[in-house]
Amino acid sequence: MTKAELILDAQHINKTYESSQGVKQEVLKNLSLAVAQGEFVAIMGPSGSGKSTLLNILSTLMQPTSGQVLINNKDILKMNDRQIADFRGHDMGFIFQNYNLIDSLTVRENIELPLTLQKIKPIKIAEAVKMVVKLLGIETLLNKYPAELSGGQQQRVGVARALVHKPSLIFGDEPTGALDSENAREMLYYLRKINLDEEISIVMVTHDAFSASFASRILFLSDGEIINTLERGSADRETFYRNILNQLGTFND
Ligand SMILES: Nc1ncnc2c1ncn2[C@@H]1O[C@H](COP(=O)(O)OP(=O)(O)OP(=O)(O)O)[C@@H](O)[C@H]1O
Repeated sequence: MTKAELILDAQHINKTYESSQGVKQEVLKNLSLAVAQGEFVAIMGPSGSGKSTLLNILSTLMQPTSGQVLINNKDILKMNDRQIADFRGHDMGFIFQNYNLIDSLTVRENIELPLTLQKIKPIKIAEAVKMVVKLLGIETLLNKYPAELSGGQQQRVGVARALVHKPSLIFGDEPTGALDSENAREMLYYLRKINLDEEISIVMVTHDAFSASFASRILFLSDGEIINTLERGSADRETFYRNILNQLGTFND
């Protein structure tokens, strides 16, 4: 993999939290990882292993104690607040477990948000929204408010908002965590589809082997370190799922 093909390149990431009593906890330990353009990477690991901390650092939401993070060859830790905001608005999409929709805005306004923040022309915004809501089958929900939607519908709106500005990289933290199994499956097929069709790279944290089986590579985190990786290769999803379960089984031995 050459540097140019990497969408994300994190080197020697350390993160230490310090409590108000001054007690230090080293949560990420000299961790390095690279994601190629068009990859779908899942980060797995037990509770407390540092998954969310890692994702927050990779996605500019948190600063590491030390280390370097390049996205599209740009050093995100050297950007000022305005550059970071601009970068998030153009290059990144975020899908969270709790959707993070704004209750006082309609579905349309929620989806438009990344584009209105960029001061894009209304006609262009309308076109982009039309495309993404069609893709997700939520055309009829545009004038509703989040509170009027089911969990699955809210999740789809969250995904529409993550995609509307055509980011090159999507971050998901347990993106299907609050969904029932049918909606979760649908969402994962959808993420896989945009990953393959649109070549959008995805980095997703999950504790769930089924969700991880939609990725092309799994990183296993334990105590702030990557202890193993698993590549899908040419395996189908079902085979990959069994491989992941086998791998998880060896950790519990
Ligand atoms: N803001 C914070 N301040 C202090 N400690 C924190 C903070 N965020 C996380 N931690 C601690 O860091 C460790 C790793 O937390 P993190 O949320 O990254 O793990 P995780 O693997 O995502 O866990 P889970 O699967 O339970 O969400 C935990 O011990 C947690 O208590």
